[in-house]
Amino acid sequence: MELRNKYQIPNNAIITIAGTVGVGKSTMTSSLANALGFRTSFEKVDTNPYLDKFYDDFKRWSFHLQIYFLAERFKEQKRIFEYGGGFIQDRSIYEDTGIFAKMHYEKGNMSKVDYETYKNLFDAMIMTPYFPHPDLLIYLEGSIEDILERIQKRGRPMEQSTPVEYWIEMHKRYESWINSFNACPVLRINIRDYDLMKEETSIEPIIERIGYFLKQTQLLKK
Ligand SMILES: Nc1ncnc2c1ncn2[C@@H]1O[C@H](COP(=O)(O)OP(=O)(O)O)[C@@H](O)[C@H]1O
Ligand SMILES: Nc1ncnc2c1ncn2[C@H]1C[C@H](O)[C@@H](COP(=O)(O)O)O1
Repeated sequence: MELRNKYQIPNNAIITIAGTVGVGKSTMTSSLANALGFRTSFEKVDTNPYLDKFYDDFKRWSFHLQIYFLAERFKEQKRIFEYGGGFIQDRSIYEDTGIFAKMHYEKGNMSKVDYETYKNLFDAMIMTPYFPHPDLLIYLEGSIEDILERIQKRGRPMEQSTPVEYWIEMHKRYESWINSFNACPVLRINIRDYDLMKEETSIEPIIERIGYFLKQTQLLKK
């Protein structure tokens, strides 16, 4: 709260944290929300009824999983909207469509008709009032070596048994996706530049950058 005032972060801001699996989104979401006195919107992994099955058989479960994630994100968007902002969101909806659904369609794990159905549903959802663009998307980036190490250390069994090529492909797709992303302002942060696990105080310089960045984007809007 104190840091929010110090760096003049609006109390209704919506900040979303993006980046590939294992890069540190959840850790960043918790630290930022804690430091700013914001609410969190997390992806629920443990209660996802499709995720294990999906990692076992992409072809069989890709469509089901995407629909499930879309429904979950929609509920979260609605919650964020009803509270009037003041949220840190762990992963953006843009990544579901721009990274995961696209990748699985292009890899042949989702049929064309399923992919079209998914996209139609997504387009219909974002036309509702519940989808204001975030004020800021923080993109966490790091080397594939560091990310693979984090995935391994975290040790979710379904991710351990997934071939390393999957994570390498996703990492590449993230890099090109963020380079053309323009739905909202983007602040890129390299994971080598902070360490929230060892040094809780490393959140302050990040909040300072967010404050500065939000001010610049507000000025540009005027
Ligand atoms: N700064 C850091 N240094 C080392 N490990 C980290 C750091 N931040 C997160 N981790 C670890 O990396 C793993 C992935 O982080 P997580 O926040 O769950 O990523 P994501 O939500 O992007 O999948 C976790 O085991 C977490 O404890
Ligand atoms: N839209 C998605 N499609 C497939 N898999 C997804 C999607 N969103 C998240 N996931 C997976 C990736 C990870 O195994 C877990 C949680 O993601 P994380 O980046 O660790 O928060 O869900």
